[in-house]
Amino acid sequence: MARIYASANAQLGRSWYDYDNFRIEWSSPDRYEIVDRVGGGKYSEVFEGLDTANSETCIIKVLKPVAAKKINREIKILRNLTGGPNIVALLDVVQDPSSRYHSLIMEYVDNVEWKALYPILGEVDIKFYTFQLLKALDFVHSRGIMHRDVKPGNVMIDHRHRKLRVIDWGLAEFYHPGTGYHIRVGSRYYKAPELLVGYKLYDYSLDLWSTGCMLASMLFRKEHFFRGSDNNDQLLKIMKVLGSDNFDAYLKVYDIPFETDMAALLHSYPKQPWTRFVTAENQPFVTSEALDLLDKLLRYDHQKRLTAREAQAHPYFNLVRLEATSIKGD
Ligand SMILES: CN1CCn2c1nc1c(Br)c(Br)c(Br)c(Br)c12
Ligand code: NA
Repeated sequence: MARIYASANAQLGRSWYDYDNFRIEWSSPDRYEIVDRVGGGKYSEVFEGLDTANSETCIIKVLKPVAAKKINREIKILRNLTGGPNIVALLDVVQDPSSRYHSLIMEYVDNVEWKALYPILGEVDIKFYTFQLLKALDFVHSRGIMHRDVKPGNVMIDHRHRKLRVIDWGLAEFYHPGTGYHIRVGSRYYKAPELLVGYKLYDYSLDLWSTGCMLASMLFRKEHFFRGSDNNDQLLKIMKVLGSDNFDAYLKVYDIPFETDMAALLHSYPKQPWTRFVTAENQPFVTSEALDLLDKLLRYDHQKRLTAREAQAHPYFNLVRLEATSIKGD
């Protein structure tokens, strides 16, 4: 059971979380022009577009037919969240009458690719962007929704305007206490331990593990902090840092049966001190407060991880919390 916001959906009511009986009015795609392909994946092709009605740049996310069932959920969630802090805005939903393709028209972000961004972030940048991500996650969790795929590729950052937007709500779900969820979610390097051991009764705290992985990446200047070659190796990479004793304790608390044919996972590993990852290069901004926050996010036990609200109150953010609250709006 989530420590916070467990009853959010019960309080918000069925019209908030029921995405099955939900009729969508599709607009015509005519006012939008595709400019350039910017990416894509299993469920969609993503384009930079032009809204000819206002000459604004936008993002056109063309959903593949395979995503048909999930369209309702993504649109419902985006509509519930649009307007929230640092949440990408859903501007329109269109369907092409001939091709039958559905597309989401989203707010454009002049995103700087993670590969180029993470090595140039200074101490204040890391604090600022992590704080903005936590602000978005606390908002989303308070509305009964878990993102389930937090990773650099889903956190758009326009560094020039210091603008952060969380995108891609295609894997997001409504949290209901006692519900078992799919564990094949997220992206490997950012998958929380509960997913890797097959524990289905997870909650919002899934997103805080992923946030911890992003913070570690920025602090230690490593593109992906836990970089496993498959799900087993992913767990091994985590175990070699957090240690085996805490892993065994975690399995016990939740009575998680864990079998593996990977011998290395049965070895015993000591917990590494976070200072082990400090180098001459990252040393200027890896402060003891940063490591304290990181230690409180990267916990096996999801109930022991800080919530997004608690993390925002950590002293590590003292410098940016005041600024963030004083500048109203975005
Ligand atoms: C793969 N790429 C690169 C930039 N970019 C990509 N997908 C995006 C999505 Br979905 C949205 Br919504 C926004 Br906004 C941006 Br920007 C996006
Ligand atoms: Na999106």
